[in-house]
Amino acid sequence: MLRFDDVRIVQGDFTLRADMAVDAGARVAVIGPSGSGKSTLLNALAGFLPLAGGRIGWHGTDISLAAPALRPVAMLFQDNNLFPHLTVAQNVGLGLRPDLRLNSTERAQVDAALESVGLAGMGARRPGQLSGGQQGRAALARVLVQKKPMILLDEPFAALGPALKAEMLDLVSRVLDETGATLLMVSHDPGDARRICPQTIVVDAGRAEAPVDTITLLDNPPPGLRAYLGG
Ligand SMILES: Nc1ncnc2c1ncn2[C@@H]1O[C@H](COP(=O)(O)OP(=O)(O)OP(=O)(O)O)[C@@H](O)[C@H]1O
Repeated sequence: MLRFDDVRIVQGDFTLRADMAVDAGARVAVIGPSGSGKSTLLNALAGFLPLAGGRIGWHGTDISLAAPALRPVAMLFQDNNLFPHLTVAQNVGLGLRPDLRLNSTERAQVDAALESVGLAGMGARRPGQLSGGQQGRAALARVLVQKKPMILLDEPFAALGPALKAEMLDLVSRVLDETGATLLMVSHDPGDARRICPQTIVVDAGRAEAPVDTITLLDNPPPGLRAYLGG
């Protein structure tokens, strides 16, 4: 279980609080108005932002002070963060070893990750030689190769067209079926939450609330969320 105990994260004059838990293996959408703190929550969990108070625990271990690379999380960013001068395989390999000195086992893991996202045989290309959707897959492969128990997606597929986005969401879902990893996914599209996240965390008014049932929430949203969803 992932626990946020009395967590407080401060960015300038903005403060986000979280006091809640997420079950291991849960698939949770993170939704809320722009600027409400969704990325702040994920960045603090990934270790890119320090806590101003409280603690984050994973299976009873306090991970609040652990370096990002040592946390049980892998994060996929909206811009994919692929390095244009490296090959696709090297970009994925960075998920295993920042110095890219991969042994044969690690190279096989990279190949397996590329295969799992439908990019088998494309490892020697540079990102510029891939389509937008294929670049998204490559970035996802770099997350998968790390085999972390929690996957954090921060509006990962916002730039893709509807069909490609649905395909990527279903790919994430299939990967989670295989790995059992826990998912936290920021999205502005409630349809994304309905598609692959049975639970949703609402971030609003300075708080990240405990996960609730996605369908129940979206079918009858509280007033603050209703305004944001435009319903
Ligand atoms: N580096 C920073 N310094 C000061 N304030 C910041 C910084 N980064 C973010 N903030 C503020 O923190 C708040 C939360 O930002 P955050 O990016 O987490 O929101 P979000 O819900 O992810 O928004 P969006 O949906 O627009 O991406 C915002 O009010 C923002 O202005």
